Amino acid sequence: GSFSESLNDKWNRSSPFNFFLTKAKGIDNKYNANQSVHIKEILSESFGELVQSAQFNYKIDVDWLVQCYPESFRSKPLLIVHGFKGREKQDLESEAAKYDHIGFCQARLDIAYGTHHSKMMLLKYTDGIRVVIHTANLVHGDWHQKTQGVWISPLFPILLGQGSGESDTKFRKDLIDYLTAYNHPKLRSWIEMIKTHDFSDCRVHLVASVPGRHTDISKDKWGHLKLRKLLKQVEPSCKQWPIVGQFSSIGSLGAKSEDWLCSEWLSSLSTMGQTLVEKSQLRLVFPSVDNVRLSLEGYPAGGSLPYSIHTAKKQTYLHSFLHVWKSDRNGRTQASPHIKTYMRMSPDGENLAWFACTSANLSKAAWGVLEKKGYQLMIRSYEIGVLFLPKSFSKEVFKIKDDNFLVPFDLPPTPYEKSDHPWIWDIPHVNKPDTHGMKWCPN
Ligand SMILES: O=C(O)c1cnc2c(S(=O)(=O)O)cccc2c1O
Repeated sequence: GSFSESLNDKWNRSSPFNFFLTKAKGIDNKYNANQSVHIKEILSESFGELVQSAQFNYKIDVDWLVQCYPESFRSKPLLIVHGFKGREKQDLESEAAKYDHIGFCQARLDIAYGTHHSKMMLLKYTDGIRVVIHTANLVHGDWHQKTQGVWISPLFPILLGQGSGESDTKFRKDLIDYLTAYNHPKLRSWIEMIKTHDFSDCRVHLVASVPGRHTDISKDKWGHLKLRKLLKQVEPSCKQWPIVGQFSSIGSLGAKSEDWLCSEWLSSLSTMGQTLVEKSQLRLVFPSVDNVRLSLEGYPAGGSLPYSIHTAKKQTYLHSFLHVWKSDRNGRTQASPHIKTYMRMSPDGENLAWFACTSANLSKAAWGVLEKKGYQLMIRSYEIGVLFLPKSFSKEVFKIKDDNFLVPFDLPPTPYEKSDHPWIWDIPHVNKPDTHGMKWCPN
């Protein structure tokens, strides 16, 4: 029908970047057209005859997920990869007991406070494999009125003949290394399958994190050191360009900005050979209280922005870096962000030196922190994202307008007003009512 063709047409029109935002209910529908997708579209029959799939995520509503697949695909083997233990693991497995096509893979989390944040779909069709890397939990609310990022790969065909099956970005090898790091028998068949497919059309790089204390040659395979390695390929002409980080949660970053944020982490993101970049060139986008209050969801949007008062009060220096969530260009200023993106933009916001969309928030747990005088990179969580480098698209920079490059929010970002405060989810917000006339009183 027209619905299904529009999906394939939509994907073709989104080439070569194939980056989308999730549809949002309640915004002008002209903004839910071309570069917007919904999970039911991604899983629809128009994208191919599904044989089996794997869903990597954090929050998973099994019943809701099953009904996102078309009826005809609801018996195809589905592997759910998560990080839950104990009671939460039991609850998840009992939710799925009535479905005999669903299996589970519990990711090891051996370092405290780590989570399985990664959000990825591996879709095996009769004629190939598709990879989807995104930022949305597998629950209704994450696909309803928020701004989320979704990268949808080309259909990677079965490898025929003598081609390597690898692309210049080494995406297939990096994906195999990522899946291998789980060291789980249930992922072995997916790894073998990926090895038999031709990923040579893949134009993005993989930037992922796996828990561990990574040293030697593994040190720059993950987290911000992987990003640092990849960004050495960036045009040096962009060295004065600001770095923009945008995320939906913030970890404990240290008492001073020089402890991690503006030293180790910023050095990675500003890499192009030399390191140093002025603090003024770091712009962080995180929703203000009013962004949440005036969002489509109202204060409940803040339930997905878990920045705690305990952490916030230790790092008030962060406030000077903060910018509001504003996405008039995509009609999504009121669609609260759960997407996470990092980029280097020209001062006028018209061009990008690189762009990344990932599950990783602004935290040491996600990006890693150097220990033992830089001998090891300690990462607590699983994260996964994609990096767009201009050279992979035969460009020097991304010209946002001319290249029709989808940027999730307005550039340059707008600094907080003096009266703006970062959203904090575990304190009351009662001065002004939200879009639904409600207040926020966490217990
Ligand atoms: O998308 C995720 O992976 C993710 C992870 N954690 C969350 C938490 S919490 O577990 O940190 O309390 C609270 C609210 C939303 C969350 C979320 O959206």
